[in-house]
Amino acid sequence: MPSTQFNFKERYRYQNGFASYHESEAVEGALPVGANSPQKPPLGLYAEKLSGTAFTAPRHKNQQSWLYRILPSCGHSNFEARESSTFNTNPENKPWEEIHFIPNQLRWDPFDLDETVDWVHSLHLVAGAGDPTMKTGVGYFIYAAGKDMAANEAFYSADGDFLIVPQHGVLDIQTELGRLVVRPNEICVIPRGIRYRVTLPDGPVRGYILELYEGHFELPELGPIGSNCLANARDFQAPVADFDEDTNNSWTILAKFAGHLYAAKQDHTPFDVVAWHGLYYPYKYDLGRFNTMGSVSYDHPDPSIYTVLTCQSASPGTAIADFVIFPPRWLVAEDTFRPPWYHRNTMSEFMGLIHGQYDAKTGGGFQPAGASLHNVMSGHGPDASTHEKASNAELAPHKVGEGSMAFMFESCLMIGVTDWGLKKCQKVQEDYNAESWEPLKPHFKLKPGQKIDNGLKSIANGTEGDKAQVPHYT
Ligand SMILES: O=C(O)Cc1cc(O)ccc1O
Ligand SMILES: [Fe+2]
Repeated sequence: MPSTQFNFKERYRYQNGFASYHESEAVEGALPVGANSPQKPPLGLYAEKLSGTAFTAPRHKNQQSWLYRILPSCGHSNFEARESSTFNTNPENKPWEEIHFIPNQLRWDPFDLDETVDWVHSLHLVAGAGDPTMKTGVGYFIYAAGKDMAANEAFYSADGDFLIVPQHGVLDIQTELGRLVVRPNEICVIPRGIRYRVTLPDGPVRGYILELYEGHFELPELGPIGSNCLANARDFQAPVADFDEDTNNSWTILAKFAGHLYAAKQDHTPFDVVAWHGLYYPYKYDLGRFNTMGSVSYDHPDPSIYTVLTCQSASPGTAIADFVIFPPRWLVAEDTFRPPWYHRNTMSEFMGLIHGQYDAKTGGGFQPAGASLHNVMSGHGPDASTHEKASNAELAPHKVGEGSMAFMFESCLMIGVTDWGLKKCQKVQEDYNAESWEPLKPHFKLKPGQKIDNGLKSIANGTEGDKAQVPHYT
């Protein structure tokens, strides 16, 4: 069921479809017909191409849009460094060198709201991998803001695509290609380079961001599931063209470039795109529309069945980043330990909670607005109390996650934690491991008369089988 609990009146129109070729004009006739850059575009507009992939990227990967605007985006002063302690993508020199790679399981208490800063200055890099200058890897951010961006300010990231996961409050996002309202239980993606301004119509906001330094998100393959289910393409919404005609006021363009903040001035609004067409645009999606699959017989399936969006690496089936959700769902599996199994994963798992309670962690320490990180090959699974309950539960059909939404950023990359994430935020739970798994008791018990038959013992006893393995070259 689509989310209804956030009763904010939606003001904007959208066009539906994932990876669809969209076109939109705020004034009829603003799009040229049958050409992209005629000698004189309609209505005296400038044509500007926005490339989200290399010109020569294969057709099925290629993402570009044509913008028809009052002035092109290049007319501005030089960019100058504009960093401060409130812009934290870990700005000391190279952010990606300040990252600590550690095997500990980590969990964070809820991150604080901060009413003193706007969107741009609310960005805190918690963890990540790779390097935006090499267009490799990911950055995981927490945002917490209480102020609108200044009236004549716009922001863009040259480093990657932002997948924004609101946990609290409403984001009103004016982008070059149109407007989006995004509420908790919805997500949006703002691709690299697109300029936008965030205002907060409903007070303070907080949430999570995955910045993808390489590639773009796509819908996961459905394999034997068939042609529908999980996130359906028609439920993704792109904005319609929406422009201002302001060529007199001073504007500041803020750029996140290699993890640093820069500012340039211009005397015209960046939100002057009267019409656009293409495949490169921001979009939103309501997580309440996810069509969840699950086991209707026995055993707990891999969480890949809950993937909303993925960005694949060159290795088949292996993601730079998967965005996975744990929506309310029925568990009906028979003779099954129903929560996630204990496991170690070659993929890293960063989790957050939008609201409610995550069914694998009922012990209380994983809270909305908090987070956890189970890195490459770091063991994890249900906490002791969840194990106890699930091993003894009556296996009637049972709905989990009612009113709840947990999510996971899963990556093939080893994830490092920033100084801010490890220390300065002061949210790391020192006793996460001790509280969750150390209370687990061994239940191992032989049945009466059962013998232990370890492999090494039989070799020592020199059994027939053992003799047969003596090499023949002696
Ligand atoms: O660790 C976690 O809580 C995430 C997770 C959920 C699941 O259902 C199976 C595997 C997995 O990693
Ligand atoms: Fe896991």
